[in-house]
Amino acid sequence: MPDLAVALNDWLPSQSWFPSGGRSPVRTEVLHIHPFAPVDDTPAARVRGVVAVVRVHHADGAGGGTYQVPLGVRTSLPTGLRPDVIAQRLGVVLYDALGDPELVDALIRRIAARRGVPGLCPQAGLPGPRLPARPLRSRPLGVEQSNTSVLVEDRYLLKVFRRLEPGTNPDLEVQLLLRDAGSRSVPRLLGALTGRLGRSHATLAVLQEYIADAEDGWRSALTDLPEAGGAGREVPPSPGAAHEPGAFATAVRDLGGAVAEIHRELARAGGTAAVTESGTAALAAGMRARFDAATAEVPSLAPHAEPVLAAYAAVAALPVHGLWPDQRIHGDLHLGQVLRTRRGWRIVDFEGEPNAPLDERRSRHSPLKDVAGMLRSFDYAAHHDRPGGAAPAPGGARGGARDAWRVRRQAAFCGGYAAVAGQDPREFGALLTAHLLDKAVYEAVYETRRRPELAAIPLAAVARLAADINRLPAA
Ligand SMILES: Nc1ncnc2c1ncn2[C@@H]1O[C@H](COP(=O)(O)OP(=O)(O)O)[C@@H](O)[C@H]1O
Ligand SMILES: O=P(O)(O)O[C@H]1O[C@H](CO)[C@@H](O[C@H]2O[C@H](CO)[C@@H](O)[C@H](O)[C@H]2O)[C@H](O)[C@H]1O
Repeated sequence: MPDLAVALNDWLPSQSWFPSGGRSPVRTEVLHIHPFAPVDDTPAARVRGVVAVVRVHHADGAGGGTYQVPLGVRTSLPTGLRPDVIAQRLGVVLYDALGDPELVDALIRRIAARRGVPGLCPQAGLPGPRLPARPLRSRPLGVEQSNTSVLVEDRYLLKVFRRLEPGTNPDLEVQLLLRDAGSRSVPRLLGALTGRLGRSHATLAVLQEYIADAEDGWRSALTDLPEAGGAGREVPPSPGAAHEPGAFATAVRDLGGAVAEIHRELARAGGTAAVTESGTAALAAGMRARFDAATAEVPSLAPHAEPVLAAYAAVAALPVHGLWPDQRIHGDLHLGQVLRTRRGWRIVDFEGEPNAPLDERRSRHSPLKDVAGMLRSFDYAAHHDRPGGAAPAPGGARGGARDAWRVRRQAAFCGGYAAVAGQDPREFGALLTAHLLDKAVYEAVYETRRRPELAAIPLAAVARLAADINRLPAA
Protein backbone atom coordinates (compact mmCIF):
# COMPACT_ATOMS: atom_id res chain seq x y z
CA MET A 1 0.00 0.00 0.00
CA PRO A 2 2.71 2.59 0.75
CA ASP A 3 4.35 1.60 -2.58
CA LEU A 4 1.03 2.01 -4.39
CA ALA A 5 0.48 5.43 -2.83
CA VAL A 6 3.95 6.57 -3.94
CA ALA A 7 3.50 5.17 -7.47
CA LEU A 8 0.11 6.89 -7.83
CA ASN A 9 1.53 10.14 -6.52
CA ASP A 10 3.93 10.12 -9.49
CA TRP A 11 1.42 8.85 -12.05
CA LEU A 12 -1.68 10.96 -11.34
CA PRO A 13 -0.35 14.32 -12.63
CA SER A 14 0.23 12.73 -16.06
CA GLN A 15 -3.47 11.90 -16.39
CA SER A 16 -5.55 14.34 -18.44
CA TRP A 17 -8.56 13.87 -16.13
CA PHE A 18 -6.53 14.84 -13.06
CA PRO A 19 -6.68 18.62 -12.40
CA SER A 20 -3.08 18.98 -11.26
CA GLY A 21 -2.51 22.51 -12.54
CA GLY A 22 1.01 21.26 -13.40
CA ARG A 23 1.84 20.35 -9.78
CA SER A 24 2.36 16.93 -8.20
CA PRO A 25 0.27 16.10 -5.15
CA VAL A 26 2.25 16.37 -1.91
CA ARG A 27 0.75 13.07 -0.78
CA THR A 28 -1.59 10.37 -2.04
CA GLU A 29 -3.30 8.19 0.50
CA VAL A 30 -5.01 4.88 -0.39
CA LEU A 31 -8.45 4.83 1.27
CA HIS A 32 -9.88 1.60 -0.15
CA ILE A 33 -8.90 -1.28 -2.34
CA HIS A 34 -11.97 -3.04 -3.79
CA PRO A 35 -10.80 -6.17 -5.66
CA PHE A 36 -12.91 -7.51 -8.51
CA ALA A 37 -12.38 -10.48 -10.79
CA PRO A 38 -14.26 -12.02 -13.71
CA VAL A 39 -17.72 -13.33 -12.68
CA ASP A 40 -16.66 -16.93 -13.40
CA ASP A 41 -13.24 -16.47 -11.82
CA THR A 42 -11.04 -19.47 -11.06
CA PRO A 43 -8.18 -19.48 -8.53
CA ALA A 44 -5.80 -20.01 -11.45
CA ALA A 45 -6.80 -16.74 -13.14
CA ARG A 46 -3.70 -14.65 -13.87
CA VAL A 47 -5.36 -11.26 -14.00
CA ARG A 48 -6.97 -9.35 -11.17
CA GLY A 49 -8.60 -5.97 -11.02
CA VAL A 50 -8.87 -3.65 -8.07
CA VAL A 51 -10.66 -0.37 -7.73
CA ALA A 52 -8.35 1.86 -5.70
CA VAL A 53 -9.97 4.84 -4.00
CA VAL A 54 -7.36 7.42 -3.11
CA ARG A 55 -7.26 10.77 -1.39
CA VAL A 56 -4.94 13.35 -2.91
CA HIS A 57 -3.45 16.25 -0.98
CA HIS A 58 -1.91 19.33 -2.57
CA ALA A 59 0.24 21.79 -0.64
CA ASP A 60 -2.32 24.60 -1.08
CA GLY A 61 -5.39 22.34 -0.85
CA ALA A 62 -6.47 23.22 -4.42
CA GLY A 63 -7.20 20.25 -6.69
CA GLY A 64 -7.17 17.89 -3.70
CA GLY A 65 -9.93 15.34 -3.38
CA THR A 66 -10.92 11.71 -3.61
CA TYR A 67 -10.31 9.85 -6.87
CA GLN A 68 -11.02 6.45 -8.33
CA VAL A 69 -8.28 4.47 -10.11
CA PRO A 70 -9.26 1.03 -11.43
CA LEU A 71 -6.04 -0.99 -11.56
CA GLY A 72 -4.97 -4.17 -13.29
CA VAL A 73 -2.54 -6.52 -11.60
CA ARG A 74 -0.67 -9.10 -13.69
CA THR A 75 2.54 -11.07 -13.45
CA SER A 76 3.18 -10.53 -17.15
CA LEU A 77 1.45 -8.56 -19.88
CA PRO A 78 0.01 -10.57 -22.78
CA THR A 79 1.20 -9.73 -26.30
CA GLY A 80 -0.81 -6.88 -27.74
CA LEU A 81 -1.77 -5.36 -24.38
CA ARG A 82 0.10 -2.11 -23.82
CA PRO A 83 -1.66 -0.50 -20.90
CA ASP A 84 -0.58 2.63 -19.10
CA VAL A 85 1.82 1.08 -16.54
CA ILE A 86 1.78 2.65 -13.07
CA ALA A 87 4.41 0.49 -11.34
CA GLN A 88 6.40 -2.66 -11.95
CA ARG A 89 8.00 -4.39 -9.00
CA LEU A 90 8.91 -7.91 -7.83
CA GLY A 91 7.45 -9.54 -10.93
CA VAL A 92 4.09 -7.73 -10.68
CA VAL A 93 2.82 -5.11 -13.14
CA LEU A 94 0.29 -2.55 -11.94
CA TYR A 95 -1.51 -0.61 -14.67
CA ASP A 96 -4.60 1.39 -15.64
CA ALA A 97 -7.33 -1.27 -15.88
CA LEU A 98 -9.51 0.72 -18.28
CA GLY A 99 -7.12 -0.09 -21.14
CA ASP A 100 -7.43 -3.85 -20.49
CA PRO A 101 -10.49 -5.34 -22.26
CA GLU A 102 -10.36 -8.42 -19.98
CA LEU A 103 -10.89 -6.27 -16.89
CA VAL A 104 -13.46 -4.01 -18.56
CA ASP A 105 -15.25 -7.25 -19.52
CA ALA A 106 -15.19 -8.29 -15.84
CA LEU A 107 -16.68 -4.97 -14.71
CA ILE A 108 -19.37 -4.87 -17.40
CA ARG A 109 -20.45 -8.46 -16.77
CA ARG A 110 -20.71 -7.76 -13.05
CA ILE A 111 -22.91 -4.73 -13.79
CA ALA A 112 -24.98 -6.74 -16.31
CA ALA A 113 -25.45 -9.76 -14.03
CA ARG A 114 -25.82 -7.51 -10.96
CA ARG A 115 -23.16 -9.62 -9.23
CA GLY A 116 -21.32 -7.41 -6.78
CA VAL A 117 -18.32 -8.08 -4.59
CA PRO A 118 -17.60 -6.56 -1.17
CA GLY A 119 -17.34 -2.80 -1.64
CA LEU A 120 -18.69 -2.80 -5.22
CA CYS A 121 -22.43 -2.91 -5.84
CA PRO A 122 -24.21 -2.89 -9.24
CA GLN A 123 -27.42 -0.81 -9.37
CA ALA A 124 -30.69 -2.76 -9.31
CA GLY A 125 -33.64 -1.90 -11.55
CA LEU A 126 -31.75 -1.06 -14.75
CA PRO A 127 -32.05 -3.26 -17.85
CA GLY A 128 -28.35 -4.07 -18.39
CA PRO A 129 -26.66 -4.56 -21.78
CA ARG A 130 -27.09 -7.62 -24.01
CA LEU A 131 -23.65 -9.18 -24.11
CA PRO A 132 -22.17 -11.81 -26.41
CA ALA A 133 -20.62 -14.88 -24.74
CA ARG A 134 -17.18 -14.19 -26.25
CA PRO A 135 -14.71 -11.77 -24.60
CA LEU A 136 -15.85 -8.16 -24.99
CA ARG A 137 -13.96 -5.69 -27.16
CA SER A 138 -13.35 -2.31 -25.58
CA ARG A 139 -11.16 0.78 -25.68
CA PRO A 140 -11.08 4.08 -23.83
CA LEU A 141 -12.89 6.71 -25.91
CA GLY A 142 -9.84 9.02 -25.76
CA VAL A 143 -11.74 12.31 -25.81
CA GLU A 144 -10.87 15.32 -23.66
CA GLN A 145 -12.93 14.76 -20.52
CA SER A 146 -12.78 15.00 -16.75
CA ASN A 147 -13.75 11.31 -16.32
CA THR A 148 -12.83 8.27 -18.43
CA SER A 149 -15.33 6.69 -20.83
CA VAL A 150 -14.72 3.26 -22.32
CA LEU A 151 -16.39 2.20 -25.55
CA VAL A 152 -17.55 -1.42 -25.37
CA GLU A 153 -18.46 -3.43 -28.48
CA ASP A 154 -19.15 -0.11 -30.28
CA ARG A 155 -22.56 -0.26 -28.54
CA TYR A 156 -22.09 0.69 -24.93
CA LEU A 157 -20.28 3.41 -23.06
CA LEU A 158 -18.94 2.80 -19.56
CA LYS A 159 -18.32 6.18 -17.96
CA VAL A 160 -15.98 5.80 -15.00
CA PHE A 161 -16.15 8.78 -12.65
CA ARG A 162 -12.72 9.89 -11.52
CA ARG A 163 -13.43 12.37 -8.76
CA LEU A 164 -15.63 10.77 -6.11
CA GLU A 165 -17.97 12.45 -3.68
CA PRO A 166 -20.28 10.73 -1.21
CA GLY A 167 -23.73 9.78 -2.52
CA THR A 168 -25.26 9.26 -5.92
CA ASN A 169 -23.47 11.18 -8.66
CA PRO A 170 -25.76 13.91 -10.11
CA ASP A 171 -25.16 12.46 -13.60
CA LEU A 172 -26.81 9.20 -12.49
CA GLU A 173 -29.49 10.98 -10.42
CA VAL A 174 -30.61 13.06 -13.40
CA GLN A 175 -30.41 10.15 -15.84
CA LEU A 176 -32.67 8.15 -13.50
CA LEU A 177 -35.17 11.02 -13.43
CA LEU A 178 -35.14 11.29 -17.23
CA ARG A 179 -35.60 7.54 -17.48
CA ASP A 180 -38.66 7.81 -15.21
CA ALA A 181 -39.95 10.60 -17.43
CA GLY A 182 -39.51 8.42 -20.54
CA SER A 183 -37.17 10.95 -22.19
CA ARG A 184 -36.08 10.25 -25.76
CA SER A 185 -33.37 12.91 -25.74
CA VAL A 186 -30.80 11.01 -23.67
CA PRO A 187 -28.86 7.80 -24.37
CA ARG A 188 -30.52 4.77 -22.79
CA LEU A 189 -29.29 4.16 -19.24
CA LEU A 190 -28.36 0.48 -18.84
CA GLY A 191 -26.54 0.08 -15.55
CA ALA A 192 -24.46 1.64 -12.81
CA LEU A 193 -21.90 0.66 -10.20
CA THR A 194 -21.64 2.02 -6.66
CA GLY A 195 -18.65 1.63 -4.37
CA ARG A 196 -17.98 2.02 -0.67
CA LEU A 197 -16.49 5.37 0.27
CA GLY A 198 -15.67 5.61 3.97
CA ARG A 199 -18.96 5.10 5.81
CA SER A 200 -20.92 6.19 2.76
CA HIS A 201 -20.98 5.19 -0.89
CA ALA A 202 -20.25 6.85 -4.23
CA THR A 203 -21.32 6.21 -7.81
CA LEU A 204 -18.27 4.72 -9.56
CA ALA A 205 -19.58 4.27 -13.10
CA VAL A 206 -22.62 4.40 -15.37
CA LEU A 207 -23.23 2.23 -18.40
CA GLN A 208 -25.27 3.67 -21.24
CA GLU A 209 -26.09 3.20 -24.89
CA TYR A 210 -23.33 4.54 -27.17
CA ILE A 211 -24.70 6.87 -29.85
CA ALA A 212 -22.56 5.77 -32.78
CA ASP A 213 -24.07 7.84 -35.60
CA ALA A 214 -23.64 11.18 -33.87
CA GLU A 215 -21.62 14.30 -34.44
CA ASP A 216 -21.19 16.42 -31.33
CA GLY A 217 -22.65 19.91 -31.36
CA TRP A 218 -19.22 21.47 -30.94
CA ARG A 219 -17.89 19.93 -34.16
CA SER A 220 -21.11 20.80 -36.01
CA ALA A 221 -20.84 24.40 -34.82
CA LEU A 222 -17.20 24.77 -35.87
CA THR A 223 -18.00 23.41 -39.32
CA ASP A 224 -20.83 25.90 -39.59
CA LEU A 225 -18.63 28.92 -38.74
CA PRO A 226 -18.19 31.59 -41.40
CA GLU A 227 -14.64 32.26 -42.57
CA ALA A 228 -13.17 34.92 -40.29
CA GLY A 229 -14.20 38.18 -41.97
CA GLY A 230 -16.55 36.38 -44.40
CA ALA A 231 -20.22 36.97 -44.89
CA GLY A 232 -21.45 34.12 -42.72
CA ARG A 233 -22.30 31.69 -45.53
CA GLU A 234 -23.30 28.14 -44.66
CA VAL A 235 -20.71 25.42 -45.46
CA PRO A 236 -21.11 21.65 -45.83
CA PRO A 237 -20.71 19.69 -42.59
CA SER A 238 -17.69 17.45 -41.94
CA PRO A 239 -17.19 14.37 -44.14
CA GLY A 240 -19.24 11.40 -42.96
CA ALA A 241 -21.77 13.52 -41.08
CA ALA A 242 -25.33 12.64 -41.90
CA HIS A 243 -26.72 16.12 -42.41
CA GLU A 244 -27.63 18.43 -45.24
CA PRO A 245 -25.39 21.41 -45.99
CA GLY A 246 -26.75 24.48 -44.26
CA ALA A 247 -28.99 22.47 -41.99
CA PHE A 248 -27.20 23.58 -38.84
CA ALA A 249 -29.34 26.69 -38.38
CA THR A 250 -32.44 24.49 -38.24
CA ALA A 251 -30.60 21.98 -36.08
CA VAL A 252 -29.81 24.73 -33.55
CA ARG A 253 -33.50 25.57 -33.36
CA ASP A 254 -34.23 21.89 -32.78
CA LEU A 255 -31.54 21.85 -30.10
CA GLY A 256 -33.35 24.65 -28.28
CA GLY A 257 -36.51 22.54 -28.47
CA ALA A 258 -34.73 19.41 -27.19
CA VAL A 259 -33.32 21.31 -24.20
CA ALA A 260 -36.77 22.74 -23.39
CA GLU A 261 -38.20 19.22 -23.62
CA ILE A 262 -35.55 17.85 -21.22
CA HIS A 263 -36.36 20.69 -18.82
CA ARG A 264 -40.05 19.84 -18.99
CA GLU A 265 -39.30 16.16 -18.30
CA LEU A 266 -37.02 17.00 -15.38
CA ALA A 267 -39.63 19.32 -13.91
CA ARG A 268 -42.19 16.53 -14.13
CA ALA A 269 -39.96 13.80 -12.68
CA GLY A 270 -37.96 15.86 -10.17
CA GLY A 271 -40.49 18.53 -9.12
CA THR A 272 -40.27 22.31 -9.13
CA ALA A 273 -39.98 25.06 -6.52
CA ALA A 274 -41.51 28.50 -7.03
CA VAL A 275 -38.95 31.31 -6.90
CA THR A 276 -39.24 33.41 -3.74
CA GLU A 277 -37.76 36.77 -2.79
CA SER A 278 -35.33 35.06 -0.44
CA GLY A 279 -34.48 32.73 -3.34
CA THR A 280 -33.50 35.57 -5.71
CA ALA A 281 -31.56 37.22 -2.86
CA ALA A 282 -29.67 33.95 -2.27
CA LEU A 283 -29.06 33.53 -6.01
CA ALA A 284 -27.62 37.05 -6.26
CA ALA A 285 -25.51 36.48 -3.13
CA GLY A 286 -24.14 33.21 -4.58
CA MET A 287 -23.25 34.95 -7.85
CA ARG A 288 -21.55 37.75 -5.91
CA ALA A 289 -19.58 35.29 -3.79
CA ARG A 290 -18.46 33.39 -6.91
CA PHE A 291 -17.40 36.66 -8.53
CA ASP A 292 -15.40 37.68 -5.43
CA ALA A 293 -13.68 34.28 -5.23
CA ALA A 294 -13.00 34.35 -8.98
CA THR A 295 -11.46 37.83 -8.78
CA ALA A 296 -8.93 36.55 -6.25
CA GLU A 297 -7.82 33.89 -8.77
CA VAL A 298 -8.32 35.89 -12.00
CA PRO A 299 -7.41 39.52 -11.16
CA SER A 300 -8.36 40.77 -14.65
CA LEU A 301 -12.04 40.32 -13.65
CA ALA A 302 -11.71 43.02 -10.98
CA PRO A 303 -12.11 46.09 -13.26
CA HIS A 304 -15.61 44.85 -14.19
CA ALA A 305 -16.78 44.59 -10.59
CA GLU A 306 -19.12 47.57 -10.65
CA PRO A 307 -21.39 46.63 -13.58
CA VAL A 308 -21.21 42.91 -12.75
CA LEU A 309 -22.29 43.46 -9.15
CA ALA A 310 -25.01 45.84 -10.36
CA ALA A 311 -26.34 43.07 -12.64
CA TYR A 312 -26.46 40.69 -9.67
CA ALA A 313 -28.13 43.32 -7.46
CA ALA A 314 -30.80 43.66 -10.16
CA VAL A 315 -31.57 39.95 -9.71
CA ALA A 316 -32.13 40.42 -5.97
CA ALA A 317 -34.58 43.25 -6.76
CA LEU A 318 -36.62 41.32 -9.38
CA PRO A 319 -40.35 40.80 -8.83
CA VAL A 320 -40.57 37.01 -8.48
CA HIS A 321 -44.05 36.69 -9.94
CA GLY A 322 -43.82 35.06 -13.36
CA LEU A 323 -40.25 33.79 -13.06
CA TRP A 324 -39.72 30.20 -14.16
CA PRO A 325 -39.69 27.89 -11.14
CA ASP A 326 -36.45 26.20 -10.07
CA GLN A 327 -35.96 22.53 -10.94
CA ARG A 328 -33.24 19.95 -11.66
CA ILE A 329 -31.35 21.00 -14.76
CA HIS A 330 -28.31 19.84 -16.75
CA GLY A 331 -26.02 22.25 -14.92
CA ASP A 332 -23.11 22.45 -17.38
CA LEU A 333 -24.74 22.59 -20.77
CA HIS A 334 -22.50 23.35 -23.74
CA LEU A 335 -22.09 22.26 -27.35
CA GLY A 336 -19.73 19.42 -26.36
CA GLN A 337 -22.53 17.79 -24.36
CA VAL A 338 -25.06 17.49 -27.17
CA LEU A 339 -24.98 14.84 -29.88
CA ARG A 340 -26.61 15.44 -33.23
CA THR A 341 -28.16 12.33 -34.77
CA ARG A 342 -30.60 11.57 -37.59
CA ARG A 343 -33.25 11.07 -34.92
CA GLY A 344 -32.66 14.41 -33.23
CA TRP A 345 -30.41 15.64 -30.43
CA ARG A 346 -29.19 13.52 -27.53
CA ILE A 347 -27.93 15.27 -24.40
CA VAL A 348 -25.23 13.79 -22.14
CA ASP A 349 -23.24 14.46 -18.96
CA PHE A 350 -25.59 15.70 -16.26
CA GLU A 351 -22.83 15.90 -13.63
CA GLY A 352 -22.93 19.71 -13.42
CA GLU A 353 -19.95 22.08 -13.34
CA PRO A 354 -16.94 20.10 -12.10
CA ASN A 355 -15.72 23.04 -9.95
CA ALA A 356 -19.07 23.61 -8.23
CA PRO A 357 -19.78 22.13 -4.77
CA LEU A 358 -21.81 18.91 -4.85
CA ASP A 359 -24.77 20.31 -2.86
CA GLU A 360 -25.15 23.09 -5.38
CA ARG A 361 -25.03 20.64 -8.29
CA ARG A 362 -27.74 18.54 -6.65
CA SER A 363 -30.10 21.47 -6.02
CA ARG A 364 -32.81 22.96 -8.16
CA HIS A 365 -31.92 25.92 -10.37
CA SER A 366 -33.51 28.11 -12.99
CA PRO A 367 -33.61 26.52 -16.48
CA LEU A 368 -32.10 29.84 -17.60
CA LYS A 369 -28.77 28.62 -16.19
CA ASP A 370 -28.68 25.90 -18.89
CA VAL A 371 -29.84 28.36 -21.55
CA ALA A 372 -26.99 30.68 -20.56
CA GLY A 373 -24.52 27.75 -20.73
CA MET A 374 -25.50 26.99 -24.30
CA LEU A 375 -25.49 30.67 -25.36
CA ARG A 376 -21.96 30.98 -23.98
CA SER A 377 -20.93 27.94 -25.97
CA PHE A 378 -21.84 29.64 -29.28
CA ASP A 379 -19.54 32.47 -28.20
CA TYR A 380 -16.72 29.97 -27.53
CA ALA A 381 -17.24 28.38 -30.92
CA ALA A 382 -17.11 31.80 -32.61
CA HIS A 383 -13.55 32.20 -31.28
CA HIS A 384 -12.28 28.87 -32.55
CA ASP A 385 -10.84 27.59 -35.79
CA ARG A 386 -13.10 26.22 -38.43
CA PRO A 387 -11.81 22.72 -39.15
CA GLY A 388 -8.84 23.60 -41.40
CA GLY A 389 -9.40 27.37 -41.08
CA ALA A 390 -8.40 30.34 -38.97
CA ALA A 391 -9.98 31.75 -35.81
CA PRO A 392 -10.38 35.45 -35.10
CA ALA A 393 -8.93 36.79 -31.86
CA PRO A 394 -11.46 37.90 -29.23
CA GLY A 395 -12.41 41.46 -30.20
CA GLY A 396 -10.16 41.29 -33.27
CA ALA A 397 -10.89 43.18 -36.46
CA ARG A 398 -11.87 40.00 -38.34
CA GLY A 399 -14.48 39.01 -35.75
CA GLY A 400 -17.52 40.82 -37.24
CA ALA A 401 -18.89 37.90 -39.24
CA ARG A 402 -18.29 35.63 -36.27
CA ASP A 403 -20.21 37.97 -33.96
CA ALA A 404 -23.09 37.99 -36.40
CA TRP A 405 -22.96 34.18 -36.57
CA ARG A 406 -23.02 33.93 -32.75
CA VAL A 407 -26.00 36.28 -32.47
CA ARG A 408 -27.96 34.35 -35.15
CA ARG A 409 -27.26 30.95 -33.62
CA GLN A 410 -28.08 32.20 -30.10
CA ALA A 411 -31.35 33.61 -31.41
CA ALA A 412 -32.19 30.32 -33.17
CA PHE A 413 -31.52 28.38 -29.96
CA CYS A 414 -33.75 30.71 -27.91
CA GLY A 415 -36.45 30.61 -30.59
CA GLY A 416 -36.47 26.80 -30.61
CA TYR A 417 -36.56 26.75 -26.82
CA ALA A 418 -39.48 29.22 -26.73
CA ALA A 419 -41.48 27.18 -29.26
CA VAL A 420 -41.50 24.19 -26.91
CA ALA A 421 -41.49 25.98 -23.53
CA GLY A 422 -44.18 28.47 -24.51
CA GLN A 423 -42.09 31.42 -23.32
CA ASP A 424 -38.86 32.91 -24.66
CA PRO A 425 -35.79 32.90 -22.37
CA ARG A 426 -34.91 36.35 -23.77
CA GLU A 427 -37.98 37.76 -22.01
CA PHE A 428 -36.09 37.32 -18.71
CA GLY A 429 -33.41 39.85 -19.72
CA ALA A 430 -31.95 40.80 -16.33
CA LEU A 431 -31.93 37.24 -15.02
CA LEU A 432 -30.48 35.82 -18.23
CA THR A 433 -27.74 38.47 -18.25
CA ALA A 434 -26.82 37.59 -14.66
CA HIS A 435 -26.65 33.88 -15.56
CA LEU A 436 -24.50 34.67 -18.61
CA LEU A 437 -22.11 36.67 -16.43
CA ASP A 438 -22.04 33.98 -13.73
CA LYS A 439 -21.18 31.35 -16.37
CA ALA A 440 -18.49 33.49 -17.99
CA VAL A 441 -16.96 34.11 -14.54
CA TYR A 442 -16.98 30.33 -13.88
CA GLU A 443 -15.34 29.78 -17.27
CA ALA A 444 -12.65 32.40 -16.58
CA VAL A 445 -11.62 30.42 -13.49
CA TYR A 446 -11.98 27.04 -15.24
CA GLU A 447 -9.81 28.14 -18.15
CA THR A 448 -7.21 29.85 -15.96
CA ARG A 449 -6.77 26.55 -14.13
CA ARG A 450 -6.94 24.16 -17.06
CA ARG A 451 -6.58 25.91 -20.45
CA PRO A 452 -5.06 29.37 -19.82
CA GLU A 453 -4.79 30.00 -23.58
CA LEU A 454 -8.63 30.12 -23.72
CA ALA A 455 -9.21 32.43 -20.73
CA ALA A 456 -9.43 35.46 -23.07
CA ILE A 457 -12.77 34.17 -24.42
CA PRO A 458 -14.81 34.34 -21.18
CA LEU A 459 -12.92 37.46 -20.10
CA ALA A 460 -13.93 39.23 -23.32
CA ALA A 461 -17.54 38.13 -22.73
CA VAL A 462 -17.53 39.56 -19.19
CA ALA A 463 -16.21 42.83 -20.60
CA ARG A 464 -18.85 42.89 -23.36
CA LEU A 465 -21.71 42.04 -20.99
CA ALA A 466 -20.46 44.56 -18.45
CA ALA A 467 -20.40 47.25 -21.12
CA ASP A 468 -23.87 46.23 -22.29
CA ILE A 469 -25.39 45.87 -18.89
CA ASN A 470 -28.41 48.03 -19.60
CA ARG A 471 -29.28 46.30 -22.86
CA LEU A 472 -30.69 42.84 -23.53
CA PRO A 473 -28.10 40.00 -23.32
CA ALA A 474 -25.75 39.61 -26.24
CA ALA A 475 -22.91 37.37 -24.99
N1 LIG B 1 -23.73 7.91 -24.92
C1 LIG B 1 -22.82 8.50 -25.70
N2 LIG B 1 -22.72 8.18 -27.00
C2 LIG B 1 -21.78 8.77 -27.79
N3 LIG B 1 -20.89 9.68 -27.36
C3 LIG B 1 -20.96 10.05 -26.07
C4 LIG B 1 -21.93 9.49 -25.17
N4 LIG B 1 -21.75 10.03 -23.95
C5 LIG B 1 -20.73 10.90 -24.08
N5 LIG B 1 -20.25 10.92 -25.34
C6 LIG B 1 -19.13 11.74 -25.85
O1 LIG B 1 -18.07 11.69 -24.90
C7 LIG B 1 -17.76 13.01 -24.42
C8 LIG B 1 -17.40 12.93 -22.96
O2 LIG B 1 -18.51 12.45 -22.20
P1 LIG B 1 -18.98 13.20 -20.89
O3 LIG B 1 -20.12 12.41 -20.31
O4 LIG B 1 -19.25 14.65 -21.19
O5 LIG B 1 -17.69 13.04 -19.98
P2 LIG B 1 -17.06 14.04 -18.88
O6 LIG B 1 -18.10 14.24 -17.80
O7 LIG B 1 -15.88 13.29 -18.38
O8 LIG B 1 -16.69 15.34 -19.58
C9 LIG B 1 -19.04 13.84 -24.72
O9 LIG B 1 -18.73 15.20 -24.87
C10 LIG B 1 -19.56 13.20 -25.99
O10 LIG B 1 -18.94 13.75 -27.13
O1 LIG C 1 -17.43 18.83 -20.39
P1 LIG C 1 -17.13 19.08 -18.95
O2 LIG C 1 -18.21 18.64 -18.02
O3 LIG C 1 -15.78 18.57 -18.51
O4 LIG C 1 -17.14 20.70 -18.81
C1 LIG C 1 -16.01 21.47 -18.50
O5 LIG C 1 -15.16 21.51 -19.65
C2 LIG C 1 -15.70 22.23 -20.77
C3 LIG C 1 -14.60 22.26 -21.84
O6 LIG C 1 -14.61 21.13 -22.58
C4 LIG C 1 -16.05 23.66 -20.37
O7 LIG C 1 -16.71 24.26 -21.48
C5 LIG C 1 -16.13 25.45 -21.98
O8 LIG C 1 -15.46 25.14 -23.21
C6 LIG C 1 -16.31 24.65 -24.23
C7 LIG C 1 -15.45 24.51 -25.49
O9 LIG C 1 -14.37 23.66 -25.27
C8 LIG C 1 -17.44 25.65 -24.52
O10 LIG C 1 -18.30 25.10 -25.50
C9 LIG C 1 -18.21 25.95 -23.25
O11 LIG C 1 -19.20 26.94 -23.50
C10 LIG C 1 -17.26 26.45 -22.20
O12 LIG C 1 -17.97 26.65 -20.97
C11 LIG C 1 -17.04 23.65 -19.21
O13 LIG C 1 -17.28 25.00 -18.80
C12 LIG C 1 -16.41 22.87 -18.06
O14 LIG C 1 -17.32 22.81 -16.99
